[in-house]
Amino acid sequence: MLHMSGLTRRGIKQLQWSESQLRCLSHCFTNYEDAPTTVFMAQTNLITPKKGLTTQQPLHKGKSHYSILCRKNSRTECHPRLHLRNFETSSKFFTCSRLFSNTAAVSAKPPTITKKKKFSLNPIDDLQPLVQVPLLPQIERVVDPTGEEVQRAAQLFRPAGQRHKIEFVLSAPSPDHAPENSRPEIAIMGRSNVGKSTLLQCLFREVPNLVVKTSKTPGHTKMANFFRVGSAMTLVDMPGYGYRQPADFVHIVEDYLLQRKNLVLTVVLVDGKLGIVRQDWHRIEMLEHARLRYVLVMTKIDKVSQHVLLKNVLAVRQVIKERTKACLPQVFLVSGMTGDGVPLLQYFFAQVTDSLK
Ligand SMILES: Nc1nc2c(ncn2[C@@H]2O[C@H](COP(=O)(O)OP(=O)(O)OP(=O)(O)O)[C@@H](O)[C@H]2O)c(=O)[nH]1
Ligand SMILES: [Mg+2]
Repeated sequence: MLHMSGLTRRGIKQLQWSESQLRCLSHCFTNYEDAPTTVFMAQTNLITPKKGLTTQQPLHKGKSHYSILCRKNSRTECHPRLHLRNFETSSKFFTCSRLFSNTAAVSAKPPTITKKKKFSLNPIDDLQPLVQVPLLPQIERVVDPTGEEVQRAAQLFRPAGQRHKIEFVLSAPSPDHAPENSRPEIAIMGRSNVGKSTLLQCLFREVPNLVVKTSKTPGHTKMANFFRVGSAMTLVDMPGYGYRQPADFVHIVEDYLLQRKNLVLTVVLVDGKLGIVRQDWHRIEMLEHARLRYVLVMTKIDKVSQHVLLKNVLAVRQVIKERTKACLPQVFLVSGMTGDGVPLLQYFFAQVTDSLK
């Protein structure tokens, strides 16, 4: 039994076959009774097991390229890009691959585990080599700190005894229950499940015993949760809009945004994989209408390919340019999971609340 563990992501691309090759290969697999694997042939750009075809199924006409994946029977999940290392196949597969002179597809070498690249201080800079036009021209680079400034801002998100407390204040079911305070406030809003609470969790990752509750289930946060960052600022984790939004969302969130005197910024979190969606538009229009200062932050960037992210960044930039007035011209990219882009956001929050001494 040979392992396909030598396959890299590049290898997947090499495992593409034209339809005529595949028909022939399919025939080989049909007679392949002792196979310990399930064979999937999936369209190159739709490679998921659900959409995959088994050898018994007819191939789609008119689709010119397919990828061939072998999956162990016991595995229930199979995303080729993620799980390819776990696949096994027999030498017969290799015979097939040689038959179609695609030998480069399978390497007998052990896998070279490429460590996931860390994003730069501003993750948008990592997308720049993909395009020739400047993605963030100097004029739109409103937030462009030095390393030392970023360090100073990060300091704000570390508690320092009684002098600088970072803590949960309260959950407000309506704007009337919001805490009285004169600190500048930043509200974080976005679709349910987009990652608002996770982003806050990440911003406060150096605060022991501070829990920001997150969930895989959309609509988890039901009230506006206030977190105090010393005397510098208050951050507010809002309930999400869209799927399973609270019935009184407009009252909890929109009325709060419209009434709150010490609100200095609203962060609209957008999924990096989807870009701005219909539900986001309603909120953007509301913020524009009320002329409230806001910024668009794209999250979950660890989950999306660079090309999709680039496409969505370009679209968001165009929206900011052509359809907004109250939005900051600079778009931010973050991952609440890996923390990429978060130090830059910390700096921005410190700057906008005038907390950098
Ligand atoms: N990979 C990845 N997953 C994320 C990221 N941010 C959030 N998630 C996941 O997305 C899910 C939802 O995250 P939450 O932070 O609870 O989302 P929310 O916007 O607060 O959702 P509601 O409170 O329901 O409106 C969780 O399973 C998180 O682990 C991210 O940057 N990267
Ligand atoms: Mg939440």
